[in-house]
Amino acid sequence: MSNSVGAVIVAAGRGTRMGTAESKQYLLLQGKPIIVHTLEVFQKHELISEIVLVTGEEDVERCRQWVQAYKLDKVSVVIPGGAERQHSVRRGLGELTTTWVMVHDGVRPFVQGSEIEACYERARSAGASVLAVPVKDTIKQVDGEGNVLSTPDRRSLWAIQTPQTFRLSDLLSAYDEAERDGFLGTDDSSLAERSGITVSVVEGSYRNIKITTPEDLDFAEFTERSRGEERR
Ligand SMILES: Nc1ccn([C@@H]2O[C@H](COP(=O)(O)OP(=O)(O)OP(=O)(O)O)[C@@H](O)[C@H]2O)c(=O)n1
Ligand SMILES: C[C@](O)(CO)[C@H](O)COP(=O)(O)O
Repeated sequence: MSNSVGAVIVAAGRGTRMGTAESKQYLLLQGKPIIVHTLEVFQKHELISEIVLVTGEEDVERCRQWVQAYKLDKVSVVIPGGAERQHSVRRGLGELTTTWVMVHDGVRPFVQGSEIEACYERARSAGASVLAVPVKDTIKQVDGEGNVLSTPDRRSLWAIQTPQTFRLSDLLSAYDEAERDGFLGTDDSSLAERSGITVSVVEGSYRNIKITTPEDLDFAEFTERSRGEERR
């Protein structure tokens, strides 16, 4: 099992920016919960041998039922997450036994199988990888008063997505180090970077959005409907 690949899918967030009563990962997209769409991509991928699903404590039971109902038999365990994404990922990592881990947001249902493969191949050759897209807008650093501080060169700016792929042992060490130092990052790569791991960027697609705010749902509905039509 020296090159086995597992996935930690995190879905324990509250979706405050979405503002819906139901957490965004459980909203229906073409009749199916968003989290199920995401899990199905990893379930179908031949590289992935095991999936750990991290959800809100109160959602563990219904997620287990969906795992059964949608025949997601690579999901080995459904566990409750923590207060921040980083805590949820850490709990998920503790359940995996594979050599490699891909950490993925439960609210990124449009990741492609080919992207999963490219991320894994890059991690094997470079040590670790993140899926990303070049930023399209001009980005400015702005101070607390709303005044522009600087305009970084866009050619070096990428919007980082998931999956983020690492050797499990490397990522566990990076997580331990972050905990020791009280560091809280918004993605897994930032923890790996600070512990000296080289992370390589794999160019992905602008379609692999993180469903975060209400207008993202319009895009998601449109994209899923088009994919359904393509399949027919
Ligand atoms: N404590 C947390 C926070 C986030 N996540 C997961 O991390 C992913 C990316 O987070 P984000 O889009 O920020 O989700 P939320 O935290 O739910 O959103 P918000 O910040 O608007 O509350 C999501 O799949 C989310 O469920 C998690 O597992 N545990
Ligand atoms: C991991 C991530 O999706 C990469 O873009 C992102 O950093 C998650 O951040 P959020 O603050 O949880 O939205």
